[in-house]
Amino acid sequence: MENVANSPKTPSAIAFMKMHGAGNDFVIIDSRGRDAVVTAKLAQALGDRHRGTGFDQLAEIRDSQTADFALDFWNSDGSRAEACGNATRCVANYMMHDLGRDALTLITKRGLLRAARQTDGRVSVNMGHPQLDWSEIPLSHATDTLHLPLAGDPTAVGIGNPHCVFFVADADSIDLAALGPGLEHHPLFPQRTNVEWAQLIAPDHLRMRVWERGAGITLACGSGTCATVVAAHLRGLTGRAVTVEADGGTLHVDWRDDGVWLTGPTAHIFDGTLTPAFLAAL
Ligand SMILES: N[C@H](CCC[C@H](N)C(=O)O)C(=O)O
Repeated sequence: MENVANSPKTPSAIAFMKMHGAGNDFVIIDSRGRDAVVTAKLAQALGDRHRGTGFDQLAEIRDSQTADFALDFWNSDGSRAEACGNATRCVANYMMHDLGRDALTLITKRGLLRAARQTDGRVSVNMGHPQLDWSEIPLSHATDTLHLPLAGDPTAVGIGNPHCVFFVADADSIDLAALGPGLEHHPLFPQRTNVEWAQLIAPDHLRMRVWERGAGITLACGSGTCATVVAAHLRGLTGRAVTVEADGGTLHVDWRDDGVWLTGPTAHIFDGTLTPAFLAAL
């Protein structure tokens, strides 16, 4: 694996930003105008909440030929993620300020995404069309994704990344730490999965809690919120526009003809610099 500290092109100190969206927290590294600096090793070391900065996801901003910018995501265990709705919203807000715009496009592994700032300051991103076929999510074999062959009758939905959504009577009583790891690593999900537990409050209102692949318990998950509303609508529980109460805040999803729009708050908390000593120890 590439060693960041030994790469001649890598800066000896790396600037970063700390942001969160509904308590889903991120470290952002802006690598526009230079080579990428993030490796799995850096993500893992920095993701340590005691010896690094801690984060749910690390995102690296890259130059793009086809969109305003590109975005790559890592989980705190060092694994890559194809999509991250809340980090996308946070970075989009930063980039809209940077570029003096109120709408832009970006490229992720998910594809070309559009983001926009609302008049109330919340930031929206179109996360694209959901993946509902077992091979796209992906699952290990052909099966009905609306009713997975698992206890609790969950639904699988892809938002670029895999999600397994349970509908429960009381989301607050779910022991995330006890149930999350077994489901994340269940053989039905060859690329592991994010797991959501949703409770119906009204046809336009859900309570949702999450166990994220590669990050564990988080206070919110944007792609998970999108997957939950898609699953809830397909199962006849809600409409297509739903407010979702996560542990860390409120998000809104609107599944429109042009894709699943995710809207919510963003916050830029502080900026810092990774020291040469931290980078050399990787
Ligand atoms: N927090 C993110 C999801 C990260 C996804 C990641 N845990 C994975 O798919 O491995 C979000 O707002 O969508």
